[in-house]
Amino acid sequence: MSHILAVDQGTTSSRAILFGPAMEIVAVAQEEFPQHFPRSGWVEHDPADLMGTVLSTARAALEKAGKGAGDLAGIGITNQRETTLVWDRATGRPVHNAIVWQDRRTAPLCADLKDEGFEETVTARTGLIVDPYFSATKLRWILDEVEGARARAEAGELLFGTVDTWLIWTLTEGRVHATDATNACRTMLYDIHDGAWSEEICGRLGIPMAMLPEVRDCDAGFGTTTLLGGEVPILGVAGDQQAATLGQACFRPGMLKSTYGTGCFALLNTGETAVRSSSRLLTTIAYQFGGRPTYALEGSIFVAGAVVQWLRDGLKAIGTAAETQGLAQAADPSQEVILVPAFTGLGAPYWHPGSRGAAFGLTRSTGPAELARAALESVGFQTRDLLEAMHADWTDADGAPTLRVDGGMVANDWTMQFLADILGAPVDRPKVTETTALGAAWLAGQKAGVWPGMEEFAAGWALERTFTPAMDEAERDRRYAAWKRAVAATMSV
Ligand SMILES: Nc1ncnc2c1ncn2[C@@H]1O[C@H](COP(=O)(O)OP(=O)(O)O)[C@@H](O)[C@H]1O
Ligand SMILES: O=P(O)(O)OC[C@H](O)CO
Repeated sequence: MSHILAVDQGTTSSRAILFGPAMEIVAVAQEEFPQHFPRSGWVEHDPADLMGTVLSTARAALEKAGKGAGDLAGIGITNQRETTLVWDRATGRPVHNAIVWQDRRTAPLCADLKDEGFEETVTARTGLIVDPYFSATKLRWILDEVEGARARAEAGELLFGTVDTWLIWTLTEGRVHATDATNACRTMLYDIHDGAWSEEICGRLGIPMAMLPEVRDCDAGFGTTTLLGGEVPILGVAGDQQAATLGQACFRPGMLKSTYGTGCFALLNTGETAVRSSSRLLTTIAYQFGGRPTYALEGSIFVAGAVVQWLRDGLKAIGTAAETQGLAQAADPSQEVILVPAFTGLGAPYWHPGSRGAAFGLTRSTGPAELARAALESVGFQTRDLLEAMHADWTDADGAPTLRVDGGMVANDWTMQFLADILGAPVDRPKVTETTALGAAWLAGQKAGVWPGMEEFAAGWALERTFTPAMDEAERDRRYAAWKRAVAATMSV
């Protein structure tokens, strides 16, 4: 009973990672699942795919390592956040596909809420801004659009959950309807100061509160599952960006991580203070133990690695994501192509759902290499946007915090060097870049008593490489100013 299984249910794939007693990775299994785009701007997942791939990858990871349920001290769950599900309490049957965080269908409702001045209430209570990104308007859409859903919800027959809640419900075979504070705080329905669902926001949006799950600490215990061949407790839950914050051991106020997967999400630990942003960042819960939340400022960018996927699958300009590195190195230095990947609007700090992608500076000789370089650079520029906003909101006595990075894209050295260059600050890449899974595993492992507590775990964080800025300041400022002009142009079209 010395192993921990981390389940990472992400936007494009589910991963199961088995950790051994020394917190080492023993086995990994990963499975992609279909993305459904029923209309422009709509993104859905089949709830059965989410659960199915979680179970098959969990079983595959155990099998690869020659282990079984009896070897597990516990399970930690981490997940894509905000994605919204509604299902029947009695049968467990979803009433609609999961509406994914990237989905923009509720933009008109969000515009109405803003027009009537409701955003101030939302920000004051939830720390968020009004945007289709969050769960609340997606849930409202399901209640409005699925036949009979509102009446069934009001009769107490339907349950709402983010992906963690759906997985917990299914893994415990309907015994536990719960979420953790880090997932609850992304719904736009949860008061992050009171630690309770907001009656006022639920009232305005017509959400029956009986649908909402119980909110627990990240390591509260979430029931047991027998679906892996024996009884195993679910001991830890956190949204994926918060789990990465834990995995990066960003436990002290002022510590900062940024994760580069499909999107990019930077979280700055602000300790017990819920800092209200003056620059359109989100105030969110980084983690919660013993009923006490630790807060963070978050910058959310919708397209990071997804721009590389677009080069590969959309443009067919590259065969693999890793090819972008060689292409960027070989790109013509005299061409300055800027790509603003606002494919699904712009997230923080602009929050402009109407923007769409644009390329600037194209010439007849612009080819895949220059586009690949511009794509990778867009990730650096967008991170600088976030960090500028964070510096405006948070002044640290120790100066600017060092950025700890993780996620699939940080394998790209060229991108990490450009990131350091354009930030004008060092970028630290840890030895373990599977930090999201590590964070979820740590929640479960420390709860089970087989992994160390916060301080010892933090002391074990190991650096693989620091990328140090090499670009001169005038060049950095010139390049960043050009980026800002390009972003402004996408917002004015
Ligand atoms: N070597 C690389 N260079 C650039 N981008 C990469 C590289 N390897 C992976 N990526 C990008 O990183 C993303 C995958 O990261 P991952 O952390 O697995 O994402 P997610 O959890 O969001 O599915 C993909 O969008 C992919 O295009
Ligand atoms: O699944 P990821 O890694 O793209 O993360 C998605 C985020 O949680 C969305 O807020």
